[in-house]
Order: sequence, then structure tokens, then C-alpha cells
Amino acid sequence: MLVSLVFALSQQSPASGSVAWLPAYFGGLESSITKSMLVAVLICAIILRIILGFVNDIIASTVSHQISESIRHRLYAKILTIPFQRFQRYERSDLINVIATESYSVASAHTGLVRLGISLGTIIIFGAGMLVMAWPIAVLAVMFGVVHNLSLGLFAAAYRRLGAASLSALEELTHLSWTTLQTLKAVKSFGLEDDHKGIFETLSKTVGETWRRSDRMGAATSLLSETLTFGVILTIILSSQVLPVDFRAALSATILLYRLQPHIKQFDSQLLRLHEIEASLQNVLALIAEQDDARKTAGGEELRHLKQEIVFHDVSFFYEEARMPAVRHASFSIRAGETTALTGPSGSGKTTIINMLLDLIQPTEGRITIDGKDLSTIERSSWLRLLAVSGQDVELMDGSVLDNIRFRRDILEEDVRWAADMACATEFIENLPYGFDEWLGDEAIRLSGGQRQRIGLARALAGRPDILLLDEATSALDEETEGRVLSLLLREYDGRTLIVVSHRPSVARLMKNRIDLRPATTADGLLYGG
Ligand SMILES: Nc1ncnc2c1ncn2[C@@H]1O[C@H](COP(=O)(O)OP(=O)(O)OP(=O)(O)O)[C@@H](O)[C@H]1O
Repeated sequence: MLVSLVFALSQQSPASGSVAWLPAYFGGLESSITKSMLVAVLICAIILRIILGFVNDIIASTVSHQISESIRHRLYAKILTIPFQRFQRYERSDLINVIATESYSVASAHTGLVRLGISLGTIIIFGAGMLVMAWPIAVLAVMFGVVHNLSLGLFAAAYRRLGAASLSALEELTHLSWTTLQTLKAVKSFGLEDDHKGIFETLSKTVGETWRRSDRMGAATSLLSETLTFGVILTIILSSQVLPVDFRAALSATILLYRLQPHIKQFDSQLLRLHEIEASLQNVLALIAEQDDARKTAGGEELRHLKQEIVFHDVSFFYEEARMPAVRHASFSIRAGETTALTGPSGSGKTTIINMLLDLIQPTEGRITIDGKDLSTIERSSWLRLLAVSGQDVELMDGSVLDNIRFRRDILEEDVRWAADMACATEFIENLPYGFDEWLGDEAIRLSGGQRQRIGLARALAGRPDILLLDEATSALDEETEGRVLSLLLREYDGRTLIVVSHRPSVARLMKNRIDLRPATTADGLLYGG
């Protein structure tokens, strides 16, 4: 329309108030539009376009951010709700990549599809305009459009491959960074800094190369699109003598075609971008499609107290894809209000049993009953309210000592301090520069192994659970401190249920009952003595 205006204003036609040539532009319709009317319409159209563009930008970015946010929430929620075993099979660095980076691919795909729709709409409207003005030119343009689409198809597969390669290079880079951070002490102890630097640089180069290739392919498709448009325009000009089209109509159609070119380019780049992000999209969708933990969503009967016993009835457990069971035909009873030691050689399935008690995993065969009721029929959260576990490795979080003991639960500070006393942790905590407010960070590098375990123990105790599970929870303590902790616990848990996993016979002897596990690989079943 702007081009028309410029032509119209420079036109010195005898009928000076009208735009005599303009109908050709609109397909030969008669018109008596005055210049001032045309100027007004164009100014209004430009203002409208600016406003609509602005509104479109605001709406598009709002929708895009909402999609990203909702996908991030769903991915994070999914990590919390997938069965524990499935979660263990994912690489942590991949999960971080999916949530932090790849989740954007969904919003990106949505934006791409919207833009694709807009470009397609524009192409159709321009195409219709051309058809009305000069159909032979429209036919030519369609023929070039077909050639254009076919050549674009050649790029599509390359874009998909490039997207997958770029994603996998990025995943490897994140994975290496993640493991380096996790194992930095070992890396330094073995003097492997240069090797790691070398591997990182190689991976980083690969990532950079995939991005450069993507940019080069973008430039190539843009060149293709420009060349084809130029080809069609050249064909029109060369064949204008033989085409049954009026010169002004041909000129108008050609200008229209040229104006259409950016939209074609936009259409191409969006289409190819969709191919490029396909691999990221698949990762996001695969995680979202994971089944939720059936136990988490199952509901069931509420349990307020453990009154009699926890019984394992011929329980076996196979980890996914494992050839041997981790626990085989275990039958035993853990009596309420008593202390029980769970012993057995390494690999005999003690932690697996603790995980079954925590309902993180469920028996592959057999069943577990709580006061005669199948654990699978009890409401999971009511059961977990009764329990707390402390293990050998303590998962500390970025926060103060207080935060780490509370662990985002609604627990009074006096209960935190009581728990620290019970875990024999108060003394060393108060010796820290800021005491309970000392910032630990997720690695808590300033703490020794035994100090970390005591923070973990305090965390388990702070909620004053009815049933306390200790899985090698004091293994890093010196004998004297371990003795002090255990005697405090035995006093506190007199009349309550305490289950202790330990390799130390001295610890097991302190417990009233003992369940001795034989490794599943050597036992042909049965006997788990109580
Ligand atoms: N997530 C898992 N996937 C596959 N196999 C596993 C997994 N966790 C444990 N296992 C296997 O199950 C068996 C029992 O492991 P578990 O950790 O329960 O033994 P444990 O008695 O607690 O050993 P330890 O005393 O050394 O801590 C082992 O053979 C172990 O390799």
C-alpha cells in the first residue's frame, strides 16, 4: 500500500484528484478514491499495524512465558512424582538440562507454530491478491513455491540431525561439568585437572561447531529462499512480453511478490527451527509422559499409630533389569515399641528393605503388612508421618544448619535444638562461627563426615517420629560419640520403635531383636531370623 501511495502521489494524471492507476493494483476494480482519502487510510493502517504489532508482541510473550512456566512446573512435579526407581535411572545432569534449558523448547515450538500460521496466512492473502491481479504470475509463483518446498524438504532432515547432535553435545558438556563438580576432590587427588580441561574443551568445541553449523544452514536456507524469489521475479520480467498480463498489473504483482519474500523466509526459518528443536521437545515430552508413582496417587486408609508389628511376608525385590533379586523371600516381623537390629553382609538388601519400609519401592513379590493391613492399602502420607530415616550419606541442602535440620518442615526451633542435643551435635554446631545460623551450602565442606551424619540424625529426630530408621547413620562417628548417641536414643525410644541397620556387632547387640539377612545371591531363600 505504501508503494501504491508513492506511485499515486507522483502520478500526474489528468484527473488529478483521483488515483487512476490504482485499480490495477487491486485487480482492475473501478475506484474513485481521492489522494487525501488514500493518505488517511494508509496512515490509519500504519497506526493500526503498529498497535496490533505491539499487542501481538505482548500477548505472544505472555503466552510463551506462561507455557514455559507451566512446563517447568510440570517437569519439576513429575520428578517428584515418578517412581523412585525410574528417577534413579535418569542422569541428574540430564534432568537439570530438561528443566532449565529444554523446557523452553515447548514455548519455542508454540511461538514457531503461531508464526508459521501468521506467515502462511500472509502468503495465502498475498497469493490471492496476485491471483486476482495477474493469474499467470500467481501460477508461476506457485510453481516456484513447489520447487522451494521440495528443496526445503532436503534441509529438514539435516536440521533434525543437527538439533539432535547439538542437544547431545550440550548434554555431554553438562554431564561432564556436573560430574567434575561432584568428584572434584578425586579429580584433584589423582591430578587429573588437565585431562578434564582437555575433555571439556573438546566437548565445548563440538557444541560450538553444532551451533556454527546451525547458523550456516540458516544462512543457506535464507539464500535459497532469496534466490528462488529472485528467480521467479526474473522469469516474470523475461516472460512479461509473452504472458497475457497487463504491464502495470505485472509490476504490481511483482512488487507484491517481492514484499512477500520476508514472509517466505520467516516461514522457512520457523519450519526448520521446529525440526531443529524436535529432539529437545521429545526429551521434555518423554519426561512428562512418565507414569506417576501409583502409590503416591493411590490414597488409602489413614494410619495414626503403629500398634503391633510390621511384617514382611515372603518379600522379594528385583531392581529393574537386575538378574538377581536384591531381597529374596524375606519373612520377618518388626515389633512395635521395640528396638530391632537389621544386620547382614554388604549387598544383602538392608537398604532395599529400608526403602520398602519408606514405601519408595514396593515388593516385587510378597507383601508388607502394618498391624495386619497391607502397606499398599494405607495412605502413604499418614504412614510416612510416623517414620523418619537417617542414613550413612546425608543429603544436605544449600542453607544454614537450622534450615538443614528443619528441612522445609514446620518444626519449632526448640525441637531443632532438642534434636541436635539428642544427636550430640549441639557442641560442634555452637562452635561454628554463627552456630545454628552457620551457612553450610549443599556440600557443607566445613563439616566432617561424622558431623554431617549428626546433622542428618538431628533432621530425622526433629519431627519426633514414632518409628526411627537408622541406616548406618552413625557409621562415621568415633566409638565414644556413637555410644553416647545410641544410649540417648535408646532412652528416648524406650517404648517406641527403633530399627537400626549396622555392620557393627556392638551396635546390633544393643537392640532387643535382631534380623539377620543373608545375601540373596547365596541364600536359596527363607530364613531371616527375628
Ligand atoms: N538402584 C539399584 N539398582 C539396581 N541394583 C541395586 C540398586 N540398589 C541396590 N542394588 C543392588 O541390590 C543389592 C542389595 O543392595 P542394598 O543396598 O540393599 O544392600 P545393603 O545390604 O544395604 O548393602 P550395604 O551393607 O553395602 O549398604 C546389591 O546387590 C546392589 O547392587
